[in-house]
Amino acid sequence: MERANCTNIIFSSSATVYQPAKTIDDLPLSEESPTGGTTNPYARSKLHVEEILADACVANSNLSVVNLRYFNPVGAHESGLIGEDPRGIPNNLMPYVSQVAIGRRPHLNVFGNDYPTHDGTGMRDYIHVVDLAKGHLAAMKRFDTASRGFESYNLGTGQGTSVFELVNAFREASGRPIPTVTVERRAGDVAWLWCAPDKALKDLDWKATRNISDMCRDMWRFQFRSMNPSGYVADNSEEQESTISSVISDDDSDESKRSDSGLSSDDDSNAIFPKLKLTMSPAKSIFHRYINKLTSSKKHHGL
Ligand SMILES: O=c1ccn([C@@H]2O[C@H](COP(=O)(O)OP(=O)(O)O[C@H]3O[C@H](CO)[C@@H](O)[C@H](O)[C@H]3O)[C@@H](O)[C@H]2O)c(=O)[nH]1
Repeated sequence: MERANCTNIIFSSSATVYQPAKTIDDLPLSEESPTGGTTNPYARSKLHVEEILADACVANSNLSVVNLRYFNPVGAHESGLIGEDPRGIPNNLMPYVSQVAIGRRPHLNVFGNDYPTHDGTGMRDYIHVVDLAKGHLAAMKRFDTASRGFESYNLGTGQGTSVFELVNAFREASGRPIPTVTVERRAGDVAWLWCAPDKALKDLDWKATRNISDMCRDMWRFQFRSMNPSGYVADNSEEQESTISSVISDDDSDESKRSDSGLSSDDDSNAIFPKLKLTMSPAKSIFHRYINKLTSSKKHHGL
């Protein structure tokens, strides 16, 4: 980092670094809530990196780390072109529900209906992936204004949604039946998890603006209305190239849309990914173009 003269870092951390809430009184989780007591390697690795970065900031007063603790990112870009299409059986709730809605899986297994929540199912703080992306842009601006050091921020909506509530929202968004079968609790799951996102509002001027209906609508659009009705299939067709190009150039030509998707107006992306031919998936290709644009934005912020 020193050799590259890089002193600004955004770290993608996770809500799993917090100690599980024992009762509802422990919620919402603020950045001051206790961390640790992690029960899986993923959570432990996130916490370790947080600690290393915090120590590094003490050792080097030039360093600035914005540590973003994601809650449950879901959904897709509203274009329907960028989204999550896991191979095999999805582990996470939203992609599984989406595959049941499209008919790829017969039903959703609901992992436990005996949690101490209002309907017995686990509750999470789901956040739209576009809100999450915009949280990163807000975090980048902080480097221009704030003092150096290590600072953590929760990125969530502050709202808990149960499994059944999410399934109902998806039924409404898709107009499809989504059969459910209640099974045993999944090992390692906690009853509830949602945050207080106030610090991000105060310091980063950021808050999530998309609700659970928006998340389901955009996920369904990606699953059904886009070119991915039955999962991603590699295809280099010119038709797909032109669809993607038009989405990108729409973003380029529309300032309000651009700020909504967090894109910089500059485009020196070819410096990083010189030739973007569709030898990758359309969604991956469009993702790389967005990353290129973010990269050019980063340059403005000295990252
Ligand atoms: O087929 C399924 C999948 C999930 N669930 C339930 O749905 C809720 C959400 O589960 P899931 O989407 O798997 O998210 P989490 O287990 O909360 O974990 C996610 O959210 C964490 C942040 O909070 C990240 O660290 C993890 O990587 C990410 O998988 C939980 O109550 C699960 O029990 C089901 O009932 N059936």
